[in-house]
Amino acid sequence: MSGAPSLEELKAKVAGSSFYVALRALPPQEREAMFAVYAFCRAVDDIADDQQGARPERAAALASWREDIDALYAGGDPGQAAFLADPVARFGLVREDFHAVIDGMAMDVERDMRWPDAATLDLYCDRVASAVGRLSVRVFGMEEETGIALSRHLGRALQLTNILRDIDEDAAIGRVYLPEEHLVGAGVALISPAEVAADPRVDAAARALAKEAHAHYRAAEAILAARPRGLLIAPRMMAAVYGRILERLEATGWRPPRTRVRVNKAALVWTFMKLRLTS
Ligand SMILES: CC(C)=CCC/C(C)=C/CC/C(C)=C/COP(=O)(O)OP(=O)(O)O
Repeated sequence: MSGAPSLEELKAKVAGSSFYVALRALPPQEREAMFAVYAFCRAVDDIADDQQGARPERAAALASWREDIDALYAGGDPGQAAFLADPVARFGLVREDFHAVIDGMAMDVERDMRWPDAATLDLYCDRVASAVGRLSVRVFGMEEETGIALSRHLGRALQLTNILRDIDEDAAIGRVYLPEEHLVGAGVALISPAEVAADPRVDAAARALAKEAHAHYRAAEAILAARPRGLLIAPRMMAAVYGRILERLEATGWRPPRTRVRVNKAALVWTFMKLRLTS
């Protein structure tokens, strides 16, 4: 493993994310807090995805993050989590949400995820995405219950979209996040990640998962449409950007060979300006 990245390096990665435009729209303190939350996610995600590191080493790196988070909440030396002290204090971020994100990354470290059952995939999405949402909605100043409900749906919608976008990248590193039930239902033989990705019937499995993602987008949009308290432009932007990716994926389909779907910068800026006027 190449050693822990600096906060500057992590922040540079934030700038490369499709969520950057959404986060830039926030007022300074909220923006800084979200950059810190995102930098944390990036750091643990990099450990989960590190293809060079041995599994025990990567598990130890995640454990050291868990210890630093615990030290931060216990008033001890937070080590590499020091940059989270300010957002945690200012916005009342919850320790269990950080733990959940680390637990989700640990699922990728224990073994490569291969056609998890639906319940395992749902738990994974709750940890790696909805828990990030739960941290975020506190920064956005949303009321707790509504914030948790929004995180549940928007987190899952975004993560499922991400899974549907990255089938080939994931298969190349031995992972398949499409759930067993949909793959079996589509008649895909569960032999190896490469063989699953190369099977044209993966299209039907992906479409079934896309349907679930749509249901989560709809539920998230219904919550946002009720205009709850909070800085809503960020989640609206995230839903708009990733919702668009999902639509484009559905339009091209998942039969191999697949081409990578991207959102172009102009479309991002345009969506952002429209939301600025209506949020
Ligand atoms: C309530 C609320 C705010 C919920 C949302 C929570 C949230 C931001 C979840 C992250 C999910 C996700 C697919 C991240 C990919 O990030 P990436 O940087 O790898 O994305 P990219 O590859 O598209 O740039």
